[in-house]
Amino acid sequence: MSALSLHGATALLDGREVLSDVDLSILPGEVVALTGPNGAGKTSVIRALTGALPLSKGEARLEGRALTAFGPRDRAARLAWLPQDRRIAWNMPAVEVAALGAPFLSGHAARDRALEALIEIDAGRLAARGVAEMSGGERARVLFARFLATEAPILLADEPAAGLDPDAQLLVMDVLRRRAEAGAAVLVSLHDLSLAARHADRVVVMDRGRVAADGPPREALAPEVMQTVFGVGARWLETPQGPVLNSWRL
Ligand SMILES: Nc1ncnc2c1ncn2[C@@H]1O[C@H](COP(=O)(O)OP(=O)(O)OP(=O)(O)O)[C@@H](O)[C@H]1O
Repeated sequence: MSALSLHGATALLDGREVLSDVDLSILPGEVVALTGPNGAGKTSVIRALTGALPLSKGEARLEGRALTAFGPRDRAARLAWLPQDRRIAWNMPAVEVAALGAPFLSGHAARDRALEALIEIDAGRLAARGVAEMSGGERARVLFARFLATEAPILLADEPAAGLDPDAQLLVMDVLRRRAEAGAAVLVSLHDLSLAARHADRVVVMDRGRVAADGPPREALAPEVMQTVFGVGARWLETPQGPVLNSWRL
């Protein structure tokens, strides 16, 4: 059964349809990459899946039941959401920020879990540093650690690799894969299509609020889709580490 899904989801923002009849599901144990051009609706899909974006038609379902039937605490225990926005309002030490991901634990246990999550994303050395005094990429790692500290069975990450160095981008994908292997359902929005093709089991391509493709990476990101949806010429090159996208402007 799907961990989380959208069924005919349609949503309006400022009177404009930003999602149109979207069907999408994430199964426990799989990593699904969500991609598409700027403004295509990736963040809107993620917000609809959390319940933050109300639907005008269709339904979001959590473990097969209407998402709206779950209270905020039950949703929070099942779903973790890493938003695209990386602002942090207070200058707290990184470990305290990451511990906010585990609000149901006691302070001590939450900090232990936060430290583990910081170490998992190779940011243990930042634990005592104030988040306002960090680089953008360092702060992104702290927020990713907060997201991991939830240990939620459903993980929704909105562009977790943006602004990270190449090693950290690969590490983020490895960590998400480990969580999926442990049974989590993972949805991750990505602009780096080589990263998506190599690390996702399935890719969902959004285009102007609709699902343009949904399938194994090489099918969903076939050259015809790249041309129609992204407006670029594309060819996949095979390497020992997996496919790499070669793209050009048309
Ligand atoms: N608060 C808002 N009010 C009105 N329209 C919005 C709002 N937020 C987003 N939109 C519009 O909704 C559409 C989908 O935006 P969304 O953020 O879901 O796209 P995205 O695929 O995540 O884009 P990006 O790759 O640029 O992050 C866009 O046309 C955008 O202009």
